Amino acid sequence: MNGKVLIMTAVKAEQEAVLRGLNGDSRFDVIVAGVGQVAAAITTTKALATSNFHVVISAGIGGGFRNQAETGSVVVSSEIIAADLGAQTVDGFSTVEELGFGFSRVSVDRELVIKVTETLKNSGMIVKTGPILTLSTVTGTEETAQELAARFSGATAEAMEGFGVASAAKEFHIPCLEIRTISNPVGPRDRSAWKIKEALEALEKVSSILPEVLN
Ligand SMILES: O=C(O)c1cccc(C(=O)CC[C@H]2O[C@@H](n3cnc4c(=O)[nH]cnc43)[C@H](O)[C@@H]2O)c1
Repeated sequence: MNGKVLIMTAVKAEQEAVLRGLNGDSRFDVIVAGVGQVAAAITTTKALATSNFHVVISAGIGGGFRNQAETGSVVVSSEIIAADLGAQTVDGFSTVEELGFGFSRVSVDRELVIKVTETLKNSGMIVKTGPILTLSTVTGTEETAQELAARFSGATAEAMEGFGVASAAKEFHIPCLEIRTISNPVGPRDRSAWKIKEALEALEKVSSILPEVLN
């Protein structure tokens, strides 16, 4: 395939985990996007404007929805959704699509999802596929977790950068994927429940496997 693989992470610790897993594979560029979808969109756009990539991945740690993705598992996006891009109304949340103001969902190539998911599963990792929500605020209550799960059927994980990365990739007509290693359950804020070190180790393992399927 023409072009390299671009992997965008939010923070340096995630970039370092991905680089350890890639072990110097020059077919991949790994860039720190910054936390949040605006920083991610800007940084991804700058990278895509300067080099030739055939796929873009938003990768990092994320929160897993109850009964969808346990802490320690890996989530591969079937769709990347800006979950708080819309309006609060007396009848509930209206998406920007419903408001007629644009898009809040980026689709992911189904074959790509299957290839990545199966390769990771074959390596022994616990892998789920489903919509990954992008939020500007980390969910911190059970009420919000339940509201998001009800609003977005099958919501599997949440993070803060995916839609920004995916929107930039969409602008350049490049396939995009989000991969999250689950560091915590989505719900009541409990810092002690965050397994960041373990999630970074899983991110390193995921990254060591990607060259098999994304070269
Ligand atoms: O609330 C805290 O005490 C806290 C502790 C550690 C990290 C945070 C973050 O805000 C990390 C945000 C960062 O990590 C991704 N991430 C990981 N889990 C989640 C989540 O459940 N919901 C949203 N984002 C999550 C995110 O993509 C950011 O890059 C807070």
